[in-house]
Amino acid sequence: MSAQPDLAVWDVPLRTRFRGLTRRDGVLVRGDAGWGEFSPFWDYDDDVAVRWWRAAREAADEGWPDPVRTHVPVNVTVPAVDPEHAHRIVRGSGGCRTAKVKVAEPGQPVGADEARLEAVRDALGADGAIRVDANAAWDVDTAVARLAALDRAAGGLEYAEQPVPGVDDLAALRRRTHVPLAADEAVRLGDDPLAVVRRQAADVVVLKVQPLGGVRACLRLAEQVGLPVVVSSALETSVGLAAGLALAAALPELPHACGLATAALLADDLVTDPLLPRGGAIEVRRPLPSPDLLAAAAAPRALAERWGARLAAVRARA
Ligand SMILES: O=C(O)CCC(=O)c1ccccc1C(=O)O
Ligand SMILES: [Mg+2]
Repeated sequence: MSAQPDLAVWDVPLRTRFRGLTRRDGVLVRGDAGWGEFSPFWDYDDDVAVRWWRAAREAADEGWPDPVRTHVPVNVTVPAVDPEHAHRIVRGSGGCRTAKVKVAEPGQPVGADEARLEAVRDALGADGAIRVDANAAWDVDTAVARLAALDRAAGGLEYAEQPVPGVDDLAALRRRTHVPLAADEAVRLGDDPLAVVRRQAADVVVLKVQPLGGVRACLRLAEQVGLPVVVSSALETSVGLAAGLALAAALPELPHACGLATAALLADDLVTDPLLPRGGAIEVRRPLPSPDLLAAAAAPRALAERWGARLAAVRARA
């Protein structure tokens, strides 16, 4: 008989505000294959969260396909912070040679993005790759102008992730900019992830394990997509990141760095040996949650009850 429960609700602070959040919370579930993470953002409804639940159950009940590589090159993720802070984050990234920089943050002056990108280029050196993520903030005309300016400020962009919303806008923008485009929200939030391919709306597709329903679902999608894939996190703890790492490790081809270095954005984690990069890559492994850290991160009662209710509603739909 194990004294450890098979479910743990956790709540950890972020180091820096990200996507409007200052904390990250969710549930760990344990099954025969190990621990899985269920951490849909609170603005997603129960129907959407079903896919996140499938990913957690896959981790807990089945585990993941065998890896074809031992390390996954990753990008440092730079939130919409001031230039000095951005510089520090890149320098302290564990050797990442690619940086993904958040841009178009609501409320920030336009020049803030240019200043952040100049600082990131300075910290990274001439041979590093810089990509930006605007989280669908612009319309097509604005994106044409902003990408030209940001490409200049960065000394060249590897690509721009979801600069405009939806597939139609991506397809229109792609014909008006030389900056390569990556589809994120258009893949994980739309009801037809392959529309991006049919419409030739992107050069790269971002896949996230929880929003897309698991490692195997993402592997099938990657095969159908036939475009270069970047595996990215949903800002999970190292328990959830291990699923992204398993996907990145199982993909036959991995031409770009993956967005899996986000444990660095959490002030606390649930494992003693977090999935952080060294030499710009994360070792493919599956760390175990620590009972002490789970206890330290245990959600306050009201939050734990909210997760209990959400879990019941999502399981009823699964
Ligand atoms: O891709 C990365 O570098 C980190 C992951 C990331 O940016 C992200 C994390 C949580 C929610 C949304 C996003 C996003 O890509 O927009
Ligand atoms: Mg994105």
